[in-house]
Amino acid sequence: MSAGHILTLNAGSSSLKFGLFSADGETCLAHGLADRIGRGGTLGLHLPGKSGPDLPALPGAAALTDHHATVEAILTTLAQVFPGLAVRAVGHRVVHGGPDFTAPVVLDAGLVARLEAFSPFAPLHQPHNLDAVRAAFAHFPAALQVAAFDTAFHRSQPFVNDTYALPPEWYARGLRRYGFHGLSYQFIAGELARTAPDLHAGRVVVAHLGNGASMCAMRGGRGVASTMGFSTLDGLPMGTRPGQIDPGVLLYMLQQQGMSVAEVSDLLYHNAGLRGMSGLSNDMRTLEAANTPAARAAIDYFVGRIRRELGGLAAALGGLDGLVFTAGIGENAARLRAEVCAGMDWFGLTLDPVANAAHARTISMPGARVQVLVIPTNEEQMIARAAVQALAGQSAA
Ligand SMILES: Nc1ncnc2c1ncn2[C@@H]1O[C@H](COP(=O)(O)OP(=O)(O)O)[C@@H](O)[C@H]1O
Ligand SMILES: CC(=O)OP(=O)(O)O
Ligand SMILES: [Mg+2]
Repeated sequence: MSAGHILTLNAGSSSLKFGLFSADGETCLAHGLADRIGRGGTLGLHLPGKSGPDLPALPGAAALTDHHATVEAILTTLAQVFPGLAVRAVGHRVVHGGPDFTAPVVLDAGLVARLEAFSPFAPLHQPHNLDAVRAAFAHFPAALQVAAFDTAFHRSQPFVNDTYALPPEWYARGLRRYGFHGLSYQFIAGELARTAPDLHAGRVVVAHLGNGASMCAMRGGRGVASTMGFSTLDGLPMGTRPGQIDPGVLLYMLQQQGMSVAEVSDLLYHNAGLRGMSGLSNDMRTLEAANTPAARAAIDYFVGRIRRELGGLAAALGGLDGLVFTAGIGENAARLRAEVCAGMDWFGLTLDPVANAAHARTISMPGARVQVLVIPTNEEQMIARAAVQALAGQSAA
């Protein structure tokens, strides 16, 4: 394996996660997160095995004015910490790949322009993902730029779980249930294959509960159905998005309440979900600590929707062998996991409260029909592997 590094960039609405990996994509040398970009946010850097005084002085909020400036700040910081930094490929999480991209691709200017067409369906992510691509092209003109898509994992779902009940021309024109968080689901599927092959072969629902949230039914490690659909709005309520909503509500807002399209869009993407219901915050930690009636109502609604979707996804699979919790809330919020599984013994779900409180890998009771697991996700690892494979493909060609 030749020397050099793989950089990963995972841009969200107001955050940018990054990772620096060895040339084979398997060893993480540094990772971090810039959050609240443009709103006085901060950059955090972790060097596995190092802490405190070993860390460099990090750029302040003034350097994180937008995603482009944030990429520059991250690259400058990494160059200080790794004087021999030699980035051979940059892997990007690109949230929307449309109907055609079922695997990672090497990017060029034409492809970036093509992917821009999907920005209206993922406005919190896609424009920032592509901004990061442009910044990386400018900074590393000789490196391969590789896109790994959130939608690709779900392209295996059967037609009934991929379509809406509209005349067929709409499906042909790309109105499909794309599903998102696919890099996370792909990572979890890989972890199951490695550590629990029987479960991997069986019927599993994965609950990716982060600031964005969705659930995915998988069998044999392949996507069967997802709660997210055409855009990143559908399914579970999220930090700032409402999840499933009757389209009649939107028509009412537009036609009877005189709201503009921009106002409705702003409500749906920025001011609904946990933030909208609680009037407080999009962050589960804040809501759990506040415990106001509105914060409690937001958590109860979140839990209630997860339980309803779990039933539907289990039916889509014809039964359930495993439930996996992952992402920021799924990995850390023991009380919420307990609430999701409460009174579900009839469904084969019985949590072990001690294991759950300890965030153990298996949190179901021994012998329970449905195994319940907590598996930390790692989207960066999947992006790094995609970049390494693309590099190998280039040198073989
Ligand atoms: N200890 C914790 N307890 C409860 N919720 C947490 C905890 N840590 C993080 N979270 C939740 O996880 C979210 C971030 O999850 P993450 O998967 O990183 O989201 P995203 O990638 O969508 O930004 C936070 O907004 C917060 O709601
Ligand atoms: C698709 C999506 O909602 O992603 P995230 O959870 O990173 O916001
Ligand atoms: Mg995320």
